Amino acid sequence: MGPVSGTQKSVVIVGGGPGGYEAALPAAQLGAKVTVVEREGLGGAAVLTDCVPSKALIATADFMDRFSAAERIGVSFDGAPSDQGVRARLTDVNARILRLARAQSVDIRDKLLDAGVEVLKGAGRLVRPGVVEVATGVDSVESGEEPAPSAEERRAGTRQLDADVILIATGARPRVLDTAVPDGERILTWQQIYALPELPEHLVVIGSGVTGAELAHAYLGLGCQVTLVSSRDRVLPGEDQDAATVLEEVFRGRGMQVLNRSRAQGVVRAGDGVVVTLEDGREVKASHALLAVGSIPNTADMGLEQAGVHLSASGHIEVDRVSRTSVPGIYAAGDCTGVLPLASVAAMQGRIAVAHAMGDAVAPLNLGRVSSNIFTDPEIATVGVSQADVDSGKVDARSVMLPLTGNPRAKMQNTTHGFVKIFARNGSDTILGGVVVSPRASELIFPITLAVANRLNVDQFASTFTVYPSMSGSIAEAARQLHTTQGD
Ligand SMILES: Cc1cc2nc3c(=O)[nH]c(=O)nc-3n(C[C@H](O)[C@H](O)[C@H](O)COP(=O)(O)OP(=O)(O)OC[C@H]3O[C@@H](n4cnc5c(N)ncnc54)[C@H](O)[C@@H]3O)c2cc1C
Ligand SMILES: NC(=O)c1ccc[n+]([C@@H]2O[C@H](COP(=O)([O-])OP(=O)(O)OC[C@H]3O[C@@H](n4cnc5c(N)ncnc54)[C@H](O)[C@@H]3O)[C@@H](O)[C@H]2O)c1
Repeated sequence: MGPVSGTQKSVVIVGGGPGGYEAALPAAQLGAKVTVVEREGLGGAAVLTDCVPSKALIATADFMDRFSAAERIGVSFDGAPSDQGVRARLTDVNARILRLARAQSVDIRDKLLDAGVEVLKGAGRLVRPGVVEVATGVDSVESGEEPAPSAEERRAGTRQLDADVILIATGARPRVLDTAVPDGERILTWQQIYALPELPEHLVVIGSGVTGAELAHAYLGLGCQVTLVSSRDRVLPGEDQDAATVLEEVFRGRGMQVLNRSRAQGVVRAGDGVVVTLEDGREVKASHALLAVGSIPNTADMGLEQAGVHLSASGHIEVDRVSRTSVPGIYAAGDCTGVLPLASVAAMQGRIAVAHAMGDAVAPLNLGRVSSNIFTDPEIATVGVSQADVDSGKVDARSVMLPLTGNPRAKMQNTTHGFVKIFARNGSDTILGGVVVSPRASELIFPITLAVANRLNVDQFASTFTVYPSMSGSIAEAARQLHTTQGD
């Protein structure tokens, strides 16, 4: 990269996850001198420990599920594998997952380097607005350093970077309980599970949010006995309750023990296993426990408050819809903001920050168009307004929910659980959101997302051809049922 010209802006991004690396590319494209400071590896927790590895683990579990489903559609195996039982070799499974995550991290690094972005390994903190200090250690710079670190900086193992624009995208880390300290062997966070040498015999998953539900599903599919400790009436408390009910029914049907209205008070090691104590005094004995009780933003000891950046009571960085913090020139994106902890939202916030800072055209973040998916079986995909928004009167809309049991393709594929739900605004009939509970719901949600983003009404949606037989036929059918005749 050439020297910074009088008009070339310098952008320093702290954190190389989706909130950071996805912002670096457009910043470079818009002509900025860009440095990404990352202490672990590019791709962030999303690629190295959270999103990517968990989805790869689930893909393995889903693959195994298909063997057990084979009997039900008239398929049996001569000899292996059913005679011997289908079995996951966890060390191989984990090795593949870690390889895959590392390769993706390297791809991202190469893409950034190709775009002329400087990648600096180290931990960044704000010295003051406009200056970031990086604790680098040795051999930290992966691409041409300009200017080269001073002799003093080399000695101190730090570098100071001047920046016209700073983007903080430092993500979050697993919350742990003082009474359940992870040891990486039997009491685990979701970031430690890929080092397990063998499949837990009995895994207690504590917390039934999205992380807990997905990993409970994964280990059940891999062949473990699983107990899910859920603090609320139902699993997935923050999600569509019809969808959560379906998932809990499926979990129980497959042999998972779901303990509702149960909070874990603590976990201790006991011999070759663990004992999980619930707040009401019950005890669950198991071989392993996995904590999935939420996240903590990585915002402490970074000089943020001293620089005037406002944090919320939970430690998240407060941002507006164009990712501005309370200090001009300092932006924030992703899980450290707590806006909506999804990789897709982190990336969008980062891109918006850069567009705003560089004076490019920018559309503020619109959470009403975010689609997301829970990678269980069935998957649960949602977009736009929720049933809770409608029930509370926040949004004047109506909905239709169609079970998939009537769908011909679903019958052929032996899909026994699931539904499609669509929300339409009363009066205009505009599609405002939807829920799909089915295999591959993550793919099926896209037409509804397109409708929400482009404000299509139910008639435009319903009159669009779908393939026969197809799952998407049910989505169009739900829209047809939302049709209103004049005078309705
Ligand atoms: C188990 C699990 C599964 C998930 N699955 C999905 C999914 O399927 N789809 C989805 O959209 N979302 C998923 N998410 C959420 C998604 O992972 C996060 O929303 C996403 O990682 C946020 O990206 P980020 O860039 O804000 O932070 P991160 O990905 O956490 O990256 C932040 C980076 O900043 C670095 N960093 C922190 N402090 C410093 C510092 N001082 N200096 C330098 N570097 C620093 C960290 O090392 C890290 O690499 C999942 C989350 C979990 C926990
Ligand atoms: N597929 C995906 O896109 C995906 C996957 C995982 C996470 N995420 C993102 O991360 C966000 C956070 O999800 P999460 O599940 O990690 O955290 P969460 O905060 O949503 O869920 C944690 C759950 O643990 C419960 N809990 C807390 N303490 C407990 C205790 N002592 N005993 C029993 N239960 C306890 C909480 O009540 C809560 O329901 C999601 O909303 C989503 O945005 C996305």
